[in-house]
Amino acid sequence: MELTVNTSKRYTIRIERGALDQLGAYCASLFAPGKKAVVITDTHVAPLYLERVSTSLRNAGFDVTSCAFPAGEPSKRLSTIEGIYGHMAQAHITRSDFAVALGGGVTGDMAGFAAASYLRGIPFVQVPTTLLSQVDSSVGGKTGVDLPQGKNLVGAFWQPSFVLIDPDTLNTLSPHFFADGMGEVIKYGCIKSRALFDLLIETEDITSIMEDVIYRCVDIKRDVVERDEFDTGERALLNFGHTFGHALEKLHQYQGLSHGAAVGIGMVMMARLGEKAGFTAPGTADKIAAALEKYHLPVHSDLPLSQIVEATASDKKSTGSSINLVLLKDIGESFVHKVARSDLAALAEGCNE
Ligand SMILES: NC(=O)c1ccc[n+]([C@@H]2O[C@H](COP(=O)([O-])OP(=O)(O)OC[C@H]3O[C@@H](n4cnc5c(N)ncnc54)[C@H](O)[C@@H]3O)[C@@H](O)[C@H]2O)c1
Ligand SMILES: O=C(O)C(=O)C[C@@H](O)[C@H](O)[C@H](O)COP(=O)(O)O
Ligand SMILES: [Zn+2]
Repeated sequence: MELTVNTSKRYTIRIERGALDQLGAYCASLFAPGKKAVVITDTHVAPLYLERVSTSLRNAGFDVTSCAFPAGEPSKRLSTIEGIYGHMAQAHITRSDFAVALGGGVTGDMAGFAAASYLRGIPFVQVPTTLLSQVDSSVGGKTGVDLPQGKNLVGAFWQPSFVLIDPDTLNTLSPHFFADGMGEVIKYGCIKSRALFDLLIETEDITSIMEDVIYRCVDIKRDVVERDEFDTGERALLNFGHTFGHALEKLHQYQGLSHGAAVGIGMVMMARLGEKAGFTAPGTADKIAAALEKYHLPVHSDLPLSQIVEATASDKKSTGSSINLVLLKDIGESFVHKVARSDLAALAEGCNE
């Protein structure tokens, strides 16, 4: 399966089982033989897939180097980026060479940011290996790192030159991170597709329709990002659940509560807020919670609501004294609603019970 993304950079997303071994061949249609490919990965993914990817690139005539950082969200910080820059400099990477992000969303966001900023920009290719990165983070060009003060506070829009999704890589993913990716899959159903949401509820074994699920999510993201690449309007819809979700990740210091799980709790909270304010069809929050529970995700945080609301201060959907909330009318129908930041605590009252 293939999709084309028409943004400032036009690129292909290829979804193909076993395609990891074809990476070199695909890259050969984008970059000249003899160019350097720097593969950026993490310490969990390197032993699983780095050899295959490097061999494929070498067989296609590229000069391959690689670097692996310690796996996990706490690595998604500027000091890790500095290490990647150091590796690129030692390898004498130039603007006509390219980076390959091999791994999950943490790898993709950081390799993308390193590519966006090294030499003020080199091309990069996304090879996502988690469910979350295959359905969401590898597409759309948001790259960056966390700060202790908030999620993804430093970054750049930098579109990949190509995205290669090999669903077979999910066979080695832990059940925890498979569930985590389902948090974003459920998000896509909530914001744009009741049909996808119903499919997730009705399907007994989701792994049997994974390629279809990946395609549907990526197609929704492609559609939104093509209309609003730089996040000035409609793209905010992709952030459903993230206002409280990112706040929770920050409060957990990016450890112990992973992104998809945090977004899931954030979606239930925002749906309850919407129901209480009369925007969202009654029962929507319970439907989302049931979907999350089906996929072994949490639906509630024990942290005090006041702390969660306070931690939304670094949300990028804030402007001046207002914040744009992403709300649902119903499953599959989302919209943005601006409120005064000072009203958020009262609006959110009771939404995490
Ligand atoms: N840029 C975007 O649009 C966007 C969208 C959604 C999420 N994100 C970001 O993505 C990050 C989360 O991504 P993630 O959930 O992929 O986390 P991750 O990259 O940390 O991967 C999760 C874990 O799975 C391991 N792993 C990866 N692939 C594997 C495989 N095939 N087999 C076995 N283990 C494997 C990793 O080493 C890691 O331990 C967050 O930082 C989030 O903010 C970005
Ligand atoms: O691509 C987008 O736009 C999204 O909002 C997708 C989100 O799932 C993703 O977590 C993104 O990184 C959040 O972006 P941010 O701008 O809120 O940091
Ligand atoms: Zn997300």
